[in-house]
Amino acid sequence: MNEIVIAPSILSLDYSNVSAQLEELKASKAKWLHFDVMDGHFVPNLTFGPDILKGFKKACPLFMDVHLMVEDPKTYAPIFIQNGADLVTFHTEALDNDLSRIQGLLDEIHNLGAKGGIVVKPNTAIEPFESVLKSCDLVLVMSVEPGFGGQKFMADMLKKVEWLKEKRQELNLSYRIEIDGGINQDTYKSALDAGCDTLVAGSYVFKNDITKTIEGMLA
Ligand SMILES: O=C(CO)[C@@H](O)[C@H](O)COP(=O)(O)O
Repeated sequence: MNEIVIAPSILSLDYSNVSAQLEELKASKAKWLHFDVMDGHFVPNLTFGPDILKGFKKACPLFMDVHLMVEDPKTYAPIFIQNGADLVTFHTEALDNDLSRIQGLLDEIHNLGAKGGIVVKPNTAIEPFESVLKSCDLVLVMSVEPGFGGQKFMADMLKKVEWLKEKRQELNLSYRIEIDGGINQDTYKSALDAGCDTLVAGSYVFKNDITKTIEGMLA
């Protein structure tokens, strides 16, 4: 069983007070940071480029979990790896759900020395990707439509988590199962019970006491 990891999503940081929050994160029980890259095309929002990742990694050297919400992950995955990504996830939909392109990008990420995994939007089934699971260090299930923090958790997505947990055992694999969107005091337990071992939490962490909120989910 994988250790439970909380990955605070920097999308919800208070950008008028970044240094103090990064110091608090460094001292907290969070071992990862979740870094949401949005290109304004794949999702209707625009966020951070590779220089920002480089700065965050320098200021707060936690494990950088980079979630690419971009139309062209093949171009951007290597760039974010060069700038500090420890793990890169990309959307299957951005590669037209094409298994050979997905496998190719997972291989490329590994060849560049990073960990890699796939992400599916709420309306994308997970079962068609069984053949690439062996090459995933992590599978990310979106429990909101990607693009914005602060949305309502879609409990139906836990069926994907349960399927991933069963497949991991059946195929004797060890990928992590991450969930992203709407994780808070009312939802994190059901995500853990379904089989998630990696919880992304944005507004819940940054709109509350950072240290205590992270500890609460790990208790
Ligand atoms: O990828 C995304 C949104 O697309 C997330 O990482 C959000 O940042 C999660 O925010 P909360 O739902 O936890 O507020």
